[in-house]
Amino acid sequence: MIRFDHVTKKYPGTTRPALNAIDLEILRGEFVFLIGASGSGKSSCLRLVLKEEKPSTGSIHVLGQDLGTISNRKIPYFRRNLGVVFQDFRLLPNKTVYDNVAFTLQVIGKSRGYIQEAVPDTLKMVGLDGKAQRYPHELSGGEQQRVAIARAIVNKPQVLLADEPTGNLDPTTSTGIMTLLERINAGGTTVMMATHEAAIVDQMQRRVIELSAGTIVRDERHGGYATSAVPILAVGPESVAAAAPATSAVPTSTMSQPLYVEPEFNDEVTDAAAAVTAAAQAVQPAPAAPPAPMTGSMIRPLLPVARHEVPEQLGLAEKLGLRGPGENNDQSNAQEVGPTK
Ligand SMILES: Nc1ncnc2c1ncn2[C@@H]1O[C@H](COP(=O)(O)OP(=O)(O)OP(=O)(O)O)[C@@H](O)[C@H]1O
Repeated sequence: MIRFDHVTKKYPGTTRPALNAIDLEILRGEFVFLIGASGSGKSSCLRLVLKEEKPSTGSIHVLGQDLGTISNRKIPYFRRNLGVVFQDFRLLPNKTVYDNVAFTLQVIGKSRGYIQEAVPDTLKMVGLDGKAQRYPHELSGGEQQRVAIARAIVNKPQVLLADEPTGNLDPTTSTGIMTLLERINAGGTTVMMATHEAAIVDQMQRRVIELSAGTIVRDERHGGYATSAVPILAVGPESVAAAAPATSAVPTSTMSQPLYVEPEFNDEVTDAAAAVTAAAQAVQPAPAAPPAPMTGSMIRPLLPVARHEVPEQLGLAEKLGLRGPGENNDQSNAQEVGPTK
């Protein structure tokens, strides 16, 4: 699903690589936390998966595609399989909740009828069905993040990338957001989330990949938030394969039950809750992922290296994978907004 082979990322003008010879494999259906100190390389990892940055050396495969071989013209099509959520929400301030979510589908040319069905379904799933006509500044931080999540999942992505999605939220609101992400994952979507929040990682007990100064120092199947005292664990692909639920991404139309419940209703983030949600959604089991080679090691042979050019500057629609670089650029939609509270 996502594979890094000996990936090094060095930004122009820096002396030390942001990521140094990273080997990593994430299977379909996994929920993975990326943790580590500020500057350890978490966001760089996510940007590489999104092909917003290119590796200096090494190769990256996402959804079976070698990112090094995807042309700039094809990047928006590739990104349609990925949903992205950021710490600062990045909603369009002059658009309603409905229009923020519909925007994703409009840009990729979905029909009006499809949009009119998919947007309310998705808003219901994230617990915002009564707020479709509000503007971002009329919402709480948690509600704004749920709009951002609705926008990220309305196109039924196979992978959801979240860069510190709870970083601007209080603990209770964060719990609600994590419940929502957990339930999206229970529907088969692979989730990769960078976070600094120890309590969330400790509570969820999911796969934890810890970075330190651009290298992986821990990859644990059911981990908590680590300290540097935690020993390095080389997780073999066979154990990761066993952890991955054999599910496929669930079409929005079949997941119209609310995935979000206000946390004050004692909605705990638990595996049991996710299992119940998955059952309620009647997830169709997909064939299990083929077993990975039983090497038991995170280290792979060094592949031929390729030098990539500096990436182009992209607007919001382009970063979200909705539009090609420079394609049909509507400036009225280009503005982004952070938290309004
Ligand atoms: N565009 C850039 N140009 C130059 N250096 C960069 C760029 N982006 C990131 N870096 C550097 O790469 C390293 C890793 O940064 P990255 O943002 O991936 O870390 P992070 O773990 O996500 O940090 P944080 O938790 O603070 O968000 C840092 O040293 C950072 O200064």
